[in-house]
Amino acid sequence: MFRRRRGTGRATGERAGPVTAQGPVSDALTLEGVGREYRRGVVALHPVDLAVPRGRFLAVMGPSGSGKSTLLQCAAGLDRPTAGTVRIGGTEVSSLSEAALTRLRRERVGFVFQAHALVPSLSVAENVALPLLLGGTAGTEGTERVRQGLADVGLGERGDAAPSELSGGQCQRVAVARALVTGPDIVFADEPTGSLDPAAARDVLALLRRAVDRDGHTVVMVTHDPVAAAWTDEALFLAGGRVVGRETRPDAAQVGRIMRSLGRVEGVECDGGHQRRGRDGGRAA
Ligand SMILES: Nc1ncnc2c1ncn2[C@@H]1O[C@H](COP(=O)(O)OP(=O)(O)OP(=O)(O)O)[C@@H](O)[C@H]1O
Repeated sequence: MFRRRRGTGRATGERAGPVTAQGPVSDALTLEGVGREYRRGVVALHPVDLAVPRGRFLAVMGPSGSGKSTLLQCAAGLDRPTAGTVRIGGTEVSSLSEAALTRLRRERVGFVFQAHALVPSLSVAENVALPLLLGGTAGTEGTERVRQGLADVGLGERGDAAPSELSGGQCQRVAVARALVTGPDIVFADEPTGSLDPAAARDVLALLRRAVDRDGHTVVMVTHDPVAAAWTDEALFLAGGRVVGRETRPDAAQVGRIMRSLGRVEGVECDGGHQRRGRDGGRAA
């Protein structure tokens, strides 16, 4: 359970995963023909194919109602798609029993939501430890994980505090530590900066970026914000429940143009070839 991966150092945009003696390591996330239809023929998501390699930071963008949350929920095993298959770290999610799915979500998936959803009656450290305790794994190694996780998000001295004693940005940093503590195959973040001021948003995005670059984590983030998308390796654009564009190494200005165009047309062409500015350039939230 306590896997700590180092960053792959791969150039973004490179498709192949790392190779072992047994062959290529599976992608962190694979969707094959994944669709979601509600009753009365409401199609929230038309069949989507998507592979997210390990060590990738992906933004999912699109206008309101375009299917972003539906895609994220199906991909994360929070909702069952009505078509297609989802694999997380090579495990086919669609065929798991509810109990096995719950265990997979707890042990192999991290979540960061717009509202941090910390348990108010637990301390900051207990909140971070929660996924470990629920998974039946605590002890010395768990304690060290929590300590390291809080130090990583700059809150090493605040483990005994109550969530109510922290700012919104600090709470969201705790939520990031909690999402990473099990060493998950993938972290899903749904508008993680949507409730934060620009400085706090920048802190959270920098933590997610570092989790990918330094520790080889994989992050899929739904966002409306072009500035947030500019922290990622690739942005996927949805409109009307379909994938209508992808942009590698997105920058905020280009993403803003694409988002504006999506307000007017159903399809969009992305150049994908422009150079992203440096890690800090154009990323100030
Ligand atoms: N439970 C449901 N029953 C019926 N239709 C639904 C349900 N949930 C979502 N939808 C519809 O599916 C479509 C996609 O919704 P979804 O929430 O995935 O969009 P979104 O891009 O995340 O929107 P937003 O940015 O506003 O959160 C919308 O038309 C929505 O009305």
